[in-house]
Amino acid sequence: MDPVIEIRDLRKTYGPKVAVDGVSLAVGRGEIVGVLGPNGAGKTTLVECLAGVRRADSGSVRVLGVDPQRDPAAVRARLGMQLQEATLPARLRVREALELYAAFYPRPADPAELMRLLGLTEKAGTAFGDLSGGQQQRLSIALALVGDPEIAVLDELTTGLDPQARRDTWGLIERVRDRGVTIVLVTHFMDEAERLCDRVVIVDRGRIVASGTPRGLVQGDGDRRALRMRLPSGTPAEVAAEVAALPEVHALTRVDSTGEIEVTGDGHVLPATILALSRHGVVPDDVRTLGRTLEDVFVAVTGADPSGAAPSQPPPSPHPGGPHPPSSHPTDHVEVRS
Ligand SMILES: Nc1ncnc2c1ncn2[C@@H]1O[C@H](COP(=O)(O)OP(=O)(O)OP(=O)(O)O)[C@@H](O)[C@H]1O
Repeated sequence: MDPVIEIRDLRKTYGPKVAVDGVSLAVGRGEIVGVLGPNGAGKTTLVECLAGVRRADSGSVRVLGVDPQRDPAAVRARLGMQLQEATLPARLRVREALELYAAFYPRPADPAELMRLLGLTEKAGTAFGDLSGGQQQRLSIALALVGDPEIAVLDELTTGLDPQARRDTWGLIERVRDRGVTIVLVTHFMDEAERLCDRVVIVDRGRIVASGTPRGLVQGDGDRRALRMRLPSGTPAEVAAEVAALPEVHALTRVDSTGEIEVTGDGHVLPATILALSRHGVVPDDVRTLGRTLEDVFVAVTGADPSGAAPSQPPPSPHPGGPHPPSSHPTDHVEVRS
């Protein structure tokens, strides 16, 4: 990997509150890396430190080889940031905002092109205060990209957007990535992470508790399977006990709501279970394997409900950032720390 962002053992406290507690993370050129986590996990603080808008207590950050604490201006010229809660003057019009921000950069993107990409052309003359929440959101993304950054940090990218606008925004982000921009995406939405991210890190209480590709995280160690099935009524308890004792089986539980049994185990748990049952002439019904989702992983490692973690509507807002490009590729490597 050719890292464009390297964070080592970063720590940030607010008084007694430890917001970021020893995070290390490397992001390769052209990757889309998702930062997931419950409310208050430290995601925003982490990306603010990497963008140079917040000073860490200890640890090191390098963005394109530059220390954002020492030289925030150099980083901001090459990194575009969409912040969660910034806002613009209510009377500033869309085109004016883009042109104003573009003026900060040596090689800005074309504001007209950005308005087109983000569906804001018809709103060019509309004041910020008269835009809908979704339009303000899209403007905040446009402002993050106006410096033609090499890295874009997007915090709550699609919060407040309707389903169609979310999908349009995802398409836009993919096009931005295709131009070589490295993207760090803070999100509460598992579907967004699965759709867009090459790699995700799940942050909880200031620490990275899991990281990997969405697919790798969902597959876990690749050797764990879960099945559900219905045993015929009257199946002797000893049969279930025999299944539970198989070396391929880790656990057998009864699902009270459905009357089924759930069997977890290694990669051979399905044939081993069926074979053991058949030795007793027991033929199970409705046998199915259970797939894990990213949401399951999130709940397992944080104990939080991702939907509950999603913030309520009010739209985020903009801030400038700087520009740029390229690409590397994630591995399927997964780490889950407890
Ligand atoms: N300026 C601040 N002063 C004091 N405490 C703060 C400040 N900013 C954040 N915190 C606290 O630090 C912790 C981490 O906050 P942060 O905003 O980084 O988390 P987050 O994961 O981005 O949360 P959310 O998903 O709700 O935006 C939280 O407990 C928060 O209350």
